[in-house]
Amino acid sequence: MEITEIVVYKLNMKMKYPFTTSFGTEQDRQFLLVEVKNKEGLSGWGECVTSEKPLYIEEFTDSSWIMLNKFLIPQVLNQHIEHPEELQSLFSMYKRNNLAKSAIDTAVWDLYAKSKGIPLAEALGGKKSTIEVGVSLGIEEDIQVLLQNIEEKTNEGYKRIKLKIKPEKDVAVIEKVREKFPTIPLMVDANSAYTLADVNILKELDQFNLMMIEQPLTAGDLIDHATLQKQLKTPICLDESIHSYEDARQAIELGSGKIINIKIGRVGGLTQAKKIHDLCQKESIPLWCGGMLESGVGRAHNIAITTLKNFTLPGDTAASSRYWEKDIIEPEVTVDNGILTVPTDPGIGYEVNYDDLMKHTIEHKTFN
Ligand SMILES: O=C(O)CCC(=O)C1=CC=C[C@@H](O)[C@@H]1C(=O)O
Ligand SMILES: [Mg+2]
Repeated sequence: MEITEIVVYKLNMKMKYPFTTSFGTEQDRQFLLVEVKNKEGLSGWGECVTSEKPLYIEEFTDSSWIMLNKFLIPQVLNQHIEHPEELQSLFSMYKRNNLAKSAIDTAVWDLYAKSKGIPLAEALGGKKSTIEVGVSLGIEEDIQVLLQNIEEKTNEGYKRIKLKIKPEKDVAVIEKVREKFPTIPLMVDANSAYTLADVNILKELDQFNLMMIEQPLTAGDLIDHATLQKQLKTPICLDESIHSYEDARQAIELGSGKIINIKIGRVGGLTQAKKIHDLCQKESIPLWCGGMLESGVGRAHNIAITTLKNFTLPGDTAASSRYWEKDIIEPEVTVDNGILTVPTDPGIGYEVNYDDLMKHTIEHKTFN
């Protein structure tokens, strides 16, 4: 593959509903798309799943724009690349900036699969033709609104409900949820809002038969999570602590958690995601694919990676309509009773609608 042109698009897309976590509320998604083109006129697409502010992770949309423009794009433009795995060595001298790296990595994987005429899932080694999907619900001021949201999503058939928690919006909230929904598959995500000083609160969550508690402690931490896991019955799932294969290896060795949420962006792309998948499969650590409130492009990559065998738990890859009035891909991602059918067209299997893309694009830059 010879990459002859790269276009970076900066988009602003308003979600249908605000989404509140322990670190803030988001409704206007500002993120980047990367389009890589080859001589034959094929386009591969990737999403840089940043936000306007560095609240979830240290990267943000403008920092990734610079990273891509100044450092990453020059490494791949007009290069001959046989296989997307070659990007690992092209990018390795630059530290972290995984969301920016992932935007190109995923676009090159899409282009690679399209140039071979096969679905991306197949190029990655995935075998599933359908995947199970859960949904992530934000913190609500009014418990009645939260209960209604859960009821709606449960009726739609989503295979598990994830609730965001933060100090003072935790035990009492989950108690009310369990009163009304005693048996639904339920988990919580704290987005790093607690410390070991809160161990008693976190232990109280053990009574609710939760599938897991996601990232209770500081982003990047492995040691305190290992201490906490020893005191909890509920499995800990790591999100903001896993940025690489090495993080995953150390987390498993330390016993920092029993489950890992893989986000393609956070680990720097599909090649790394696959490597972590293989390690976790060997070590019997179940996985699921986390979401970053993606547009259809990022969602399509999440679907493809979830077809790998050890993604055994429902992921956050909900339908386009959960987030957007109208997505930028065709067809939109649909979920039927919690089941998503993996597309079979080459590459990501969805077409980007240029008119819709340009409606949300506030800036774009072409490199050739
Ligand atoms: O539906 C989705 O895309 C998942 C949303 C979600 O839970 C998250 C999105 C972005 C940052 C975090 O708040 C977060 C998460 O921690 O998993
Ligand atoms: Mg999370």
